[in-house]
Amino acid sequence: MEEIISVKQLSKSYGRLNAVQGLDLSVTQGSVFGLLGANGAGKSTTIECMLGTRKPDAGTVSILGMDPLLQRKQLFENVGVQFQEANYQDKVTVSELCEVTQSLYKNAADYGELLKQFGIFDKAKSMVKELSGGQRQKLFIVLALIPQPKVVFLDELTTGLDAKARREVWKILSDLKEKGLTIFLTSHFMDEVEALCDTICILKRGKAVFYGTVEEAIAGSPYDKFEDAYLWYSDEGVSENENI
Ligand SMILES: Nc1ncnc2c1ncn2[C@@H]1O[C@H](COP(=O)(O)OP(=O)(O)OP(=O)(O)O)[C@@H](O)[C@H]1O
Repeated sequence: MEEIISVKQLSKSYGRLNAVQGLDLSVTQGSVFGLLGANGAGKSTTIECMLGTRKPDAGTVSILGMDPLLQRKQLFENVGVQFQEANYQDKVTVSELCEVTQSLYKNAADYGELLKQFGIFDKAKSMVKELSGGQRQKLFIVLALIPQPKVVFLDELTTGLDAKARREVWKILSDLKEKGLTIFLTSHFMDEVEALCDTICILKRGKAVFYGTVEEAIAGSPYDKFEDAYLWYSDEGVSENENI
């Protein structure tokens, strides 16, 4: 399988804090890669360095054979990013935001179809600020898919979505993966990771403490449930709340 994302020996510090240390990642075409870790483990810093919005102190990143710091414009024709909410003005309607996004890309998708697929077509004329948290989250995934990207970065994929919506989003992403889309995601939900990810990397204080499949993560831990194994690797502690 073709390697779509390659990260080698990536490091980034903020003053004395080593947010990411010597990280290696490799993501193949048509796979789903999950970057996991507790709050503050270094996931966002890693993604920012990968996308070229933050300059790493050391290491190299290649996405679709391009350097995000040097070939940003070309790269972003083929990369979708689910930005965090704060990046959007909320005094625009859903369709205006989609149209602006569409106008930035040569091969943009029909956003109406995407809104329908994600069940928010009836909100096209609503202000972004009037959407519920879950509807907004769906909109941000739609915006990431408008470029018809080869790779998509989804940060905290289904945070705020209800149980049914999460399943719907998983199904859409699984279908897109079957069509060859490469997906790089972060998530704090281990059921989601189990349902979607082919490969995972668990970060702890900026370092990879596990790299492999969900099955391998379970097998290498003292537990038989993935969430327990994840907590063991990330050292959040299964502790006395084990039976909850
Ligand atoms: N701009 C910054 N200046 C200083 N420290 C920062 C900055 N951004 C992040 N950090 C610190 O770097 C560490 C890694 O943060 P990062 O946001 O990458 O973690 P994360 O895994 O994405 O966390 P979360 O799950 O909470 O989003 C944290 O200790 C954080 O406080």
